[in-house]
Amino acid sequence: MIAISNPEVHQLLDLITDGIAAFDKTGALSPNLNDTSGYMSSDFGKNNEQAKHLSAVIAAAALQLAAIFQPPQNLLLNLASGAYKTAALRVCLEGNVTEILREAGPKGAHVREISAINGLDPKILARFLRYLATLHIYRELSPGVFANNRVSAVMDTGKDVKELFDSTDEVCKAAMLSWETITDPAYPAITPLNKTFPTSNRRASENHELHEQNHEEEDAGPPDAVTIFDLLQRPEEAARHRRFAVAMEGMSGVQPLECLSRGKSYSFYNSFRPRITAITAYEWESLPEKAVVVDVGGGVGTISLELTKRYPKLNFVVQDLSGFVEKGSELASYNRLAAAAHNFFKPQPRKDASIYLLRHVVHNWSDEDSIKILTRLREAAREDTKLILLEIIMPYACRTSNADTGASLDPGTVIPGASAGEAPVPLLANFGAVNEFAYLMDITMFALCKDSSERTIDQFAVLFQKSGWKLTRVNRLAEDAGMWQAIEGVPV
Ligand SMILES: C[S@@+](CC[C@H](N)C(=O)[O-])C[C@H]1O[C@@H](n2cnc3c(N)ncnc32)[C@H](O)[C@@H]1O
Repeated sequence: MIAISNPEVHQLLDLITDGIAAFDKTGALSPNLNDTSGYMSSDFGKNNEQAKHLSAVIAAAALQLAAIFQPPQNLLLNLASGAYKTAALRVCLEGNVTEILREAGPKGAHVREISAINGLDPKILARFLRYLATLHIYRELSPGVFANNRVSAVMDTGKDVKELFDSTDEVCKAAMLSWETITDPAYPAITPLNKTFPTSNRRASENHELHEQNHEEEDAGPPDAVTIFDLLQRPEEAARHRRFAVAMEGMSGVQPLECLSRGKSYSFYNSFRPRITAITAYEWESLPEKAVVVDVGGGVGTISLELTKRYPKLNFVVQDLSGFVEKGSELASYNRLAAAAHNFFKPQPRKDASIYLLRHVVHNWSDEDSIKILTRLREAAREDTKLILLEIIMPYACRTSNADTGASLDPGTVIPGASAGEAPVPLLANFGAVNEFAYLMDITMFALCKDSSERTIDQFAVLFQKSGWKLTRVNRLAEDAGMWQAIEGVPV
């Protein structure tokens, strides 16, 4: 009997074959797993829109093929064992394996040599390394001899992402208690984070005091429902606090810079590939000299630092809780960059802002709290002030016929840039696991912050409307449904 093959398999195969042929014609460097020259070796993704689109299609098709051909029980088992992957990564990170292998160079190092440096048991280290090599993180060159590859090189401490991975500590521990949290009668007043770092050994009044730093109202939540920011402010959590701040900086390594600025400062890209500059957050050069950009909840000022270097005629103010602002010591060396302690639930003191910029801020908060934060900004805004949120816009896993355009409040309106490009059939509309990052971040928000989430464009439109702003456009990073987009609004 001749088996009739699934037509979807051939469509996927065509997407891969045609995609690779087209990719080769883009002039982009073909990615190579054995290349350890740096975690941004996926430069094709940053600088060449077409190559980036094709690589997403190829990867999504390959992952979908794997999902078709793998026995479903294996696929499920691999998924269910995600914690082991995290554990193996952490062992290698804490054991500085990537750095040791960097020193060893392309010939690699035997696990005994690695263990002689980091003091770990070579037998268990070899098992973790082999597991990761099987997932294309590190390579086993000959029995027991390992070398870095393009993926393991990302963990090099020379890059901020090392701290980024480190911060999975509290997120992963918390996420493991998702089930216990959602079945707890106290849910949704508590988060997995609260279960992981119990507050019962603290006096309730002490907890409440911490909570009050973030909230004005007495009834903002039970004392136990501390947020990650309350936790980080505790003196005994100073190490976590420092790590979190560096992790936020590391996010800039992950987030392509094109998200930040439009136009002429990218002279290299502009001269060769003018279309790239459509990928932007705002036309910063259109602002008048000395215009004020307030970076609300700006952490250690990562974004403002980048912007101030490119746009020295603008004034930047980084606002955050006092513990954070103090950590941004580099801020002091720039004349037009000021740091100020400010609780964004309190009235906004800067009423002279051209732009209120909030990167990865509202995703930490419930709708109710986000509306409070944005309302404080609306109260202080001038008529011409713009609000820019840099946030993930959650894609659906299904096709939406471009319905999710932010028009739910005002049928017939289409917000420019609101709709993400969908992947070609038969791929999942959201490019499947290629955009897994968005969903990881969403679950991270669930684990760490009470009632918070990443949001769809329609949910953003509602937040804007309820706080006196109108969502006017999205400066979208083309094809990149899983990354942060610039969501812009004006006062109404
Ligand atoms: C996810 S971090 C983002 C930091 C920064 N915007 C960035 O992108 O690097 C959220 C920030 O909100 C700050 N934050 C939390 N509660 C705050 C409050 N009530 N007032 C001001 N900032 C606050 C935190 O300290 C933290 O720096």
